[in-house]
Amino acid sequence: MIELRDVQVTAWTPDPDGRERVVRLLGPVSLTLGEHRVAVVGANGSGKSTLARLLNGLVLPSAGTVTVDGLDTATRGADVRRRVGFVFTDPDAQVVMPTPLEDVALSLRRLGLDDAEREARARDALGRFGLGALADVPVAALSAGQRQLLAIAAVLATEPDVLVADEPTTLLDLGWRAHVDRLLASLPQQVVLVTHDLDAAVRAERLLVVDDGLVAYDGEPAPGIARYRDLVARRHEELLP
Ligand SMILES: Nc1ncnc2c1ncn2[C@@H]1O[C@H](COP(=O)(O)OP(=O)(O)OP(=O)(O)O)[C@@H](O)[C@H]1O
Repeated sequence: MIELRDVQVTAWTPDPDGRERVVRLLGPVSLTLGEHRVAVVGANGSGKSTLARLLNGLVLPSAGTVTVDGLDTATRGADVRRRVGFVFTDPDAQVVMPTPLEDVALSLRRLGLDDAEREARARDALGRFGLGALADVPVAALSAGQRQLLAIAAVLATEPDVLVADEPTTLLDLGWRAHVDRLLASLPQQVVLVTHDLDAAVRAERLLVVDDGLVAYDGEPAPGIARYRDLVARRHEELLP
Protein backbone atom coordinates (compact mmCIF):
# COMPACT_ATOMS: atom_id res chain seq x y z
CA MET A 1 0.00 0.00 0.00
CA ILE A 2 1.33 3.42 -0.96
CA GLU A 3 0.30 6.43 1.12
CA LEU A 4 0.91 10.09 0.41
CA ARG A 5 -0.09 12.40 3.26
CA ASP A 6 -0.24 16.17 2.66
CA VAL A 7 2.66 15.90 0.24
CA GLN A 8 4.20 18.95 -1.36
CA VAL A 9 7.26 19.15 -3.56
CA THR A 10 8.95 22.48 -4.08
CA ALA A 11 12.19 23.53 -5.76
CA TRP A 12 14.39 26.59 -5.84
CA THR A 13 14.58 28.09 -9.28
CA PRO A 14 16.14 31.29 -10.68
CA ASP A 15 13.90 34.22 -11.69
CA PRO A 16 14.58 36.03 -14.99
CA ASP A 17 16.35 38.65 -12.82
CA GLY A 18 18.62 35.94 -11.40
CA ARG A 19 17.09 35.77 -7.92
CA GLU A 20 16.18 32.36 -6.53
CA ARG A 21 12.55 31.70 -5.64
CA VAL A 22 10.61 28.68 -4.48
CA VAL A 23 8.23 27.06 -6.98
CA ARG A 24 5.60 24.44 -6.24
CA LEU A 25 6.02 21.35 -8.43
CA LEU A 26 3.38 19.21 -6.74
CA GLY A 27 0.78 19.29 -4.01
CA PRO A 28 -0.73 19.37 -1.61
CA VAL A 29 -1.61 15.75 -2.46
CA SER A 30 -2.99 13.02 -0.19
CA LEU A 31 -3.59 9.59 -1.71
CA THR A 32 -3.79 5.96 -0.71
CA LEU A 33 -2.89 3.72 -3.63
CA GLY A 34 -3.90 0.12 -3.08
CA GLU A 35 -5.32 -0.82 -6.47
CA HIS A 36 -3.57 -3.33 -8.65
CA ARG A 37 -3.49 -1.01 -11.68
CA VAL A 38 -3.27 2.77 -11.31
CA ALA A 39 -2.76 5.02 -14.34
CA VAL A 40 -1.57 8.62 -14.16
CA VAL A 41 -2.20 11.03 -17.01
CA GLY A 42 -1.72 14.78 -17.40
CA ALA A 43 -0.37 17.45 -19.71
CA ASN A 44 3.36 17.98 -20.24
CA GLY A 45 4.87 19.57 -17.16
CA SER A 46 1.80 18.89 -14.99
CA GLY A 47 3.75 16.93 -12.34
CA LYS A 48 3.27 13.25 -13.29
CA SER A 49 6.96 12.31 -13.13
CA THR A 50 7.34 14.20 -9.86
CA LEU A 51 4.45 12.17 -8.43
CA ALA A 52 5.88 8.90 -9.81
CA ARG A 53 9.36 9.61 -8.43
CA LEU A 54 7.93 10.26 -4.98
CA LEU A 55 6.73 6.66 -4.88
CA ASN A 56 10.19 5.13 -4.64
CA GLY A 57 12.02 8.00 -2.98
CA LEU A 58 13.74 9.33 -6.11
CA VAL A 59 12.04 12.61 -5.17
CA LEU A 60 11.48 13.36 -1.49
CA PRO A 61 8.59 15.48 -0.26
CA SER A 62 9.38 19.02 0.86
CA ALA A 63 6.41 18.62 3.22
CA GLY A 64 4.26 15.64 4.19
CA THR A 65 5.15 11.95 4.00
CA VAL A 66 5.21 9.13 1.48
CA THR A 67 5.16 5.56 2.77
CA VAL A 68 5.23 2.20 1.01
CA ASP A 69 3.96 -0.64 3.18
CA GLY A 70 4.61 1.64 6.14
CA LEU A 71 8.20 2.46 5.11
CA ASP A 72 8.85 6.20 4.88
CA THR A 73 10.67 7.08 1.66
CA ALA A 74 12.57 9.84 3.49
CA THR A 75 14.11 7.55 6.09
CA ARG A 76 13.92 4.05 4.56
CA GLY A 77 14.75 4.91 0.94
CA ALA A 78 16.89 1.85 0.26
CA ASP A 79 14.21 -0.52 1.61
CA VAL A 80 11.55 1.27 -0.41
CA ARG A 81 13.61 0.98 -3.58
CA ARG A 82 14.03 -2.75 -3.02
CA ARG A 83 10.23 -3.01 -3.10
CA VAL A 84 9.39 -0.47 -5.75
CA GLY A 85 10.96 -0.93 -9.19
CA PHE A 86 11.07 2.20 -11.34
CA VAL A 87 11.19 2.32 -15.14
CA PHE A 88 12.33 5.70 -16.46
CA THR A 89 10.98 7.34 -19.61
CA ASP A 90 14.54 7.78 -20.81
CA PRO A 91 16.35 4.43 -20.70
CA ASP A 92 19.69 6.23 -20.75
CA ALA A 93 18.85 7.53 -17.25
CA GLN A 94 18.72 3.94 -16.09
CA VAL A 95 20.97 1.71 -18.16
CA VAL A 96 24.47 2.02 -16.74
CA MET A 97 26.46 -1.05 -17.77
CA PRO A 98 28.36 -1.60 -21.03
CA THR A 99 26.24 -4.55 -22.23
CA PRO A 100 22.60 -5.62 -21.77
CA LEU A 101 23.66 -8.81 -19.98
CA GLU A 102 25.79 -6.89 -17.48
CA ASP A 103 23.04 -4.34 -16.94
CA VAL A 104 20.37 -6.89 -16.07
CA ALA A 105 22.90 -8.88 -14.01
CA LEU A 106 23.69 -5.71 -12.05
CA SER A 107 20.05 -5.21 -11.09
CA LEU A 108 19.91 -8.86 -10.00
CA ARG A 109 22.94 -8.48 -7.73
CA ARG A 110 20.93 -7.67 -4.64
CA LEU A 111 19.02 -10.98 -4.92
CA GLY A 112 22.14 -12.79 -3.71
CA LEU A 113 22.33 -15.33 -6.57
CA ASP A 114 25.56 -17.01 -7.61
CA ASP A 115 27.17 -15.82 -10.87
CA ALA A 116 25.85 -18.67 -13.04
CA GLU A 117 22.28 -18.29 -11.78
CA ARG A 118 22.46 -14.51 -12.19
CA GLU A 119 23.65 -14.84 -15.80
CA ALA A 120 20.98 -17.43 -16.58
CA ARG A 121 18.25 -15.20 -15.09
CA ALA A 122 19.61 -12.16 -16.97
CA ARG A 123 19.70 -14.01 -20.31
CA ASP A 124 16.18 -15.28 -19.71
CA ALA A 125 14.93 -11.74 -18.91
CA LEU A 126 16.54 -10.38 -22.07
CA GLY A 127 15.07 -13.20 -24.15
CA ARG A 128 11.57 -12.27 -23.00
CA PHE A 129 12.06 -8.81 -24.51
CA GLY A 130 13.55 -9.99 -27.82
CA LEU A 131 17.06 -9.00 -26.75
CA GLY A 132 18.58 -12.47 -26.38
CA ALA A 133 20.84 -12.12 -29.42
CA LEU A 134 21.94 -8.66 -28.27
CA ALA A 135 22.91 -9.67 -24.73
CA ASP A 136 26.63 -9.08 -25.25
CA VAL A 137 26.70 -6.20 -27.73
CA PRO A 138 27.51 -2.68 -26.49
CA VAL A 139 24.43 -0.92 -25.11
CA ALA A 140 25.37 2.12 -27.18
CA ALA A 141 24.79 0.03 -30.32
CA LEU A 142 21.18 -0.73 -29.39
CA SER A 143 18.35 1.28 -30.88
CA ALA A 144 16.46 3.64 -28.57
CA GLY A 145 13.50 1.25 -28.43
CA GLN A 146 15.80 -1.69 -27.63
CA ARG A 147 17.33 0.34 -24.79
CA GLN A 148 13.83 1.05 -23.46
CA LEU A 149 13.06 -2.69 -23.55
CA LEU A 150 16.35 -3.38 -21.77
CA ALA A 151 15.42 -0.92 -19.01
CA ILE A 152 12.06 -2.65 -18.52
CA ALA A 153 13.69 -6.11 -18.58
CA ALA A 154 16.26 -5.07 -15.96
CA VAL A 155 13.62 -3.78 -13.53
CA LEU A 156 11.18 -6.65 -14.00
CA ALA A 157 13.93 -9.26 -13.58
CA THR A 158 14.20 -8.24 -9.93
CA GLU A 159 10.49 -9.02 -9.41
CA PRO A 160 9.70 -5.88 -7.37
CA ASP A 161 6.56 -5.80 -5.19
CA VAL A 162 5.41 -2.64 -6.97
CA LEU A 163 6.31 -1.37 -10.42
CA VAL A 164 6.23 2.35 -11.18
CA ALA A 165 6.66 2.98 -14.89
CA ASP A 166 7.02 6.52 -16.23
CA GLU A 167 5.96 6.46 -19.89
CA PRO A 168 7.72 3.12 -20.50
CA THR A 169 6.55 2.62 -24.10
CA THR A 170 7.22 6.01 -25.72
CA LEU A 171 10.05 4.68 -27.89
CA LEU A 172 8.50 1.35 -28.82
CA ASP A 173 7.01 0.24 -32.11
CA LEU A 174 3.40 -0.99 -32.25
CA GLY A 175 4.28 -4.63 -31.66
CA TRP A 176 6.51 -4.07 -28.64
CA ARG A 177 4.16 -1.45 -27.19
CA ALA A 178 1.34 -4.01 -27.31
CA HIS A 179 3.66 -6.61 -25.80
CA VAL A 180 4.67 -4.35 -22.90
CA ASP A 181 1.05 -3.23 -22.38
CA ARG A 182 -0.04 -6.87 -22.14
CA LEU A 183 2.84 -7.69 -19.85
CA LEU A 184 2.13 -4.79 -17.48
CA ALA A 185 -1.55 -5.77 -17.45
CA SER A 186 -0.71 -9.37 -16.54
CA LEU A 187 1.85 -8.74 -13.79
CA PRO A 188 0.80 -10.05 -10.40
CA GLN A 189 2.19 -7.01 -8.60
CA GLN A 190 0.82 -3.47 -8.28
CA VAL A 191 1.63 -1.25 -11.26
CA VAL A 192 1.51 2.54 -11.30
CA LEU A 193 1.74 3.62 -14.92
CA VAL A 194 2.37 7.20 -16.03
CA THR A 195 1.33 7.43 -19.63
CA HIS A 196 0.19 9.57 -22.53
CA ASP A 197 -1.33 6.41 -24.05
CA LEU A 198 -5.02 6.79 -23.25
CA ASP A 199 -5.81 3.28 -24.53
CA ALA A 200 -3.52 1.91 -21.83
CA ALA A 201 -4.82 4.34 -19.20
CA VAL A 202 -8.46 3.38 -19.73
CA ARG A 203 -7.69 -0.24 -18.83
CA ALA A 204 -6.51 0.72 -15.31
CA GLU A 205 -8.69 0.25 -12.23
CA ARG A 206 -8.10 3.80 -11.08
CA LEU A 207 -7.05 6.90 -12.97
CA LEU A 208 -5.37 10.00 -11.59
CA VAL A 209 -5.36 13.15 -13.71
CA VAL A 210 -2.60 15.52 -12.68
CA ASP A 211 -2.98 19.18 -13.56
CA ASP A 212 -0.72 22.02 -12.46
CA GLY A 213 0.78 19.90 -9.66
CA LEU A 214 -2.56 18.79 -8.23
CA VAL A 215 -4.68 15.67 -8.61
CA ALA A 216 -7.56 17.11 -10.61
CA TYR A 217 -9.39 13.79 -10.96
CA ASP A 218 -9.22 10.50 -9.09
CA GLY A 219 -11.58 7.69 -10.00
CA GLU A 220 -12.92 5.53 -12.82
CA PRO A 221 -10.75 5.81 -15.96
CA ALA A 222 -13.34 6.53 -18.67
CA PRO A 223 -14.85 9.73 -17.19
CA GLY A 224 -11.39 10.79 -16.07
CA ILE A 225 -10.10 10.60 -19.61
CA ALA A 226 -12.95 12.82 -20.82
CA ARG A 227 -11.99 15.28 -18.08
CA TYR A 228 -8.36 15.07 -19.10
CA ARG A 229 -9.17 15.86 -22.74
CA ASP A 230 -10.97 19.04 -21.65
CA LEU A 231 -8.14 20.05 -19.35
CA VAL A 232 -5.48 19.54 -22.00
CA ALA A 233 -7.43 21.56 -24.55
CA ARG A 234 -7.76 24.40 -22.03
CA ARG A 235 -4.10 24.30 -21.00
CA HIS A 236 -3.01 24.28 -24.62
CA GLU A 237 -5.10 27.33 -25.40
CA GLU A 238 -3.60 29.13 -22.40
CA LEU A 239 -0.08 28.37 -23.62
CA LEU A 240 -0.76 29.18 -27.29
CA PRO A 241 -3.52 31.81 -27.28
N1 LIG B 1 14.14 22.19 -10.27
C1 LIG B 1 13.06 22.68 -10.84
N2 LIG B 1 12.84 24.01 -10.88
C2 LIG B 1 11.75 24.52 -11.46
N3 LIG B 1 10.79 23.78 -12.04
C3 LIG B 1 10.95 22.47 -12.05
C4 LIG B 1 12.09 21.83 -11.46
N4 LIG B 1 11.96 20.49 -11.62
C5 LIG B 1 10.80 20.30 -12.29
N5 LIG B 1 10.20 21.48 -12.55
C6 LIG B 1 8.90 21.68 -13.21
O1 LIG B 1 7.94 20.88 -12.55
C7 LIG B 1 6.90 20.58 -13.45
C8 LIG B 1 6.52 19.12 -13.34
O2 LIG B 1 7.50 18.31 -14.01
P1 LIG B 1 7.24 16.78 -14.29
O3 LIG B 1 8.50 16.22 -14.90
O4 LIG B 1 6.73 16.14 -13.07
O5 LIG B 1 6.09 16.86 -15.38
P2 LIG B 1 5.38 15.70 -16.23
O6 LIG B 1 3.92 15.84 -15.99
O7 LIG B 1 6.01 14.40 -15.96
O8 LIG B 1 5.68 16.16 -17.72
P3 LIG B 1 5.93 15.33 -19.12
O9 LIG B 1 4.61 14.77 -19.56
O10 LIG B 1 6.40 16.42 -20.04
O11 LIG B 1 6.98 14.29 -18.84
C9 LIG B 1 7.37 21.00 -14.83
O12 LIG B 1 6.72 22.19 -15.19
C10 LIG B 1 8.85 21.23 -14.65
O13 LIG B 1 9.33 22.24 -15.51
